[in-house]
Amino acid sequence: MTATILDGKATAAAIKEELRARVKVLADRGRVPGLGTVLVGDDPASHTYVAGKHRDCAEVGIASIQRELPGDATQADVDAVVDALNADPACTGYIVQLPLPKHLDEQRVLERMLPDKDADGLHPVSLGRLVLQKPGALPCTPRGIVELLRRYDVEIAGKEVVVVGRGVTAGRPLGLLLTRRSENATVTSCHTGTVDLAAHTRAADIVVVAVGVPALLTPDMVRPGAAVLDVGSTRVVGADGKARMVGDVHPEVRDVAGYLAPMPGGVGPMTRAMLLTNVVEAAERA
Ligand SMILES: Nc1nc(=O)c2c([nH]1)NC[C@@H]1CN(c3ccc(C(=O)N[C@@H](CCC(=O)O)C(=O)O)cc3)C=[N+]21
Repeated sequence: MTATILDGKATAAAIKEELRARVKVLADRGRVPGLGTVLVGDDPASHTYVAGKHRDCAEVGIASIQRELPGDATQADVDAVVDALNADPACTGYIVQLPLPKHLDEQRVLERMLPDKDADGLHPVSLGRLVLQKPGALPCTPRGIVELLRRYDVEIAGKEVVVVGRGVTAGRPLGLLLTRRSENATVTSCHTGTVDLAAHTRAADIVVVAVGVPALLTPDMVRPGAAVLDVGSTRVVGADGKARMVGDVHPEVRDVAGYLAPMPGGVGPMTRAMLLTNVVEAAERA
């Protein structure tokens, strides 16, 4: 058996098509949504991601507001950019690209953002709203995972989902999303303190791996027919000396799983599509 690929790239393209129509309605009323990005330093991966987000914006008609600061920017420099975006009526929502350079206090920066301008769903108030089940921006990666499963009719309600990884951008909020009444999954959170990871993943209908350890999930750890979603991406340098990004799921899992969201081409493009969705929804609420 070979897994049905959960094609995040194609699904994100379809979502962007839908968003383009909604953006047009907003624009016709003189309310073009604007997405801001704050990028500090010159990490090449972060620059690539942010460039991708602005390309996405251009495709659906969202205005881009790009703010870049040098790697030695002070906390006050970053605060000033955050304050300006908070006050800018053209900016519907924005993100501060993470991670920030180590000398900056990431949490302090996030807390300075206006919660209603949080496009990422990573502001503490947004995360609190998620726990409380109040309307607000949802974290993009978890939302993208749920949306990808939905669009492929992979049943979530009543299923056993194992989430490997408890990070703030993916693993931890994914558990919160999947245990809402509207999703109704049974979720197990696995992490470095888990004694027998394989015992958990083998029992799962759906396995999401968001750890950042290449090939952590091997074929023997997957129940035949299960849905597997690869969220990890780690930069590795191959024997040819070339760098590439690899996921947390071993390539041979494809022969065991029923569904596979690969890396690249799975959850990553969905994360970006959900960022755009959060901005369009914020503009529609405004
Ligand atoms: N405030 C903040 N919000 C984020 O959402 C955020 C962040 N900081 N910091 C870094 C991580 C990483 N991240 C990715 C999103 C999409 C792909 C993606 O689309 N990847 C492609 C491959 C790369 C490509 O083709 O561009 C794929 O999986 O197919 C990757 C990584 C968002 N992040």
